[in-house]
Amino acid sequence: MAELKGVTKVFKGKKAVDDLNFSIRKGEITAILGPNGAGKSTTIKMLLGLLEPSTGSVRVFNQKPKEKKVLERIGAMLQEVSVIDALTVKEILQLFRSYYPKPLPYEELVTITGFTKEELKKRAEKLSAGQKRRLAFALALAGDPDLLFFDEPTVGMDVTSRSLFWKTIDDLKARGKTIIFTTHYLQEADDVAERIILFHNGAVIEDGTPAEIKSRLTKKAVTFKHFGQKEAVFALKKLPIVSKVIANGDRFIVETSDTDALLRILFERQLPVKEIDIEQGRLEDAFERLTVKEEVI
Ligand SMILES: Nc1ncnc2c1ncn2[C@@H]1O[C@H](COP(=O)(O)OP(=O)(O)OP(=O)(O)O)[C@@H](O)[C@H]1O
Repeated sequence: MAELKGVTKVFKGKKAVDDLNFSIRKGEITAILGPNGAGKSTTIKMLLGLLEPSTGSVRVFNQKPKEKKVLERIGAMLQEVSVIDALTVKEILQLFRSYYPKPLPYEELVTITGFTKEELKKRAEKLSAGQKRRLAFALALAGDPDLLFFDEPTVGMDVTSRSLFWKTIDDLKARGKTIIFTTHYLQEADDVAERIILFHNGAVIEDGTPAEIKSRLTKKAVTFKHFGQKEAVFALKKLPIVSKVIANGDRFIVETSDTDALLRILFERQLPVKEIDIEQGRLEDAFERLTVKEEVI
């Protein structure tokens, strides 16, 4: 569906993304994750033909992303939505449908996005932030696209709208659509994505299923606050079951192959610890490990 080969994008002499190589397979739900400034939006903009790569090639449906034939088969929901404020939701939906050769039937579009009769009559300028997100979602679907991009789609949505949104994404997948999204809510990526591409400093550092990434990047760990000399905590590193001791602010993270045995040792040694947590490997932890400044001994 889409392919990047050796793609680099330079802004003012600085590389925003560097040598990207990956492809997106049909029918897959892919999450693109990474901390702020990692290069996610730049990558999506290149896939949408909004930015040209400095070097390398970006192909969508085996063509240049800017081709009309490609754009007609793509739907995108980006962070900023600009629509004509004076038009009603209904008018905007119909206008957008008219841009495409085979748009989604109007009734279907309304059903999928859940607009009520009252909402359809509202002018765009009068919509709440959540309703605007829903309108952006509807516009992404207007052309009945094969490939959909969602840039942080659930920002500003309440819990109900969020779960409704993901339910709809599931339905779209069942219809054979290919979906790429970015999010800062890692739990969403873990729950929804079949594949995660993890960006850091403009490069892809992990690519796999959520389960693969968690098992590669996370270790079992016991974390706690400690009120004594920190040397006593770092001494745990000498145990064969401990692989790493990390100080992260006022908490310590002790990575271990055996959390039960480590807990027994903590109590035997009577270390002054509080607020103990046992981590069994979450995507959140995998992500944090990459972005948190670590003091490792
Ligand atoms: N138009 C631009 N001009 C100059 N630098 C840019 C431009 N767009 C992005 N950058 C830089 O490129 C890098 C990657 O930015 P990008 O927006 O792709 O990151 P991101 O992963 O989408 O971040 P976020 O999670 O904050 O949206 C950053 O260092 C950013 O400052």
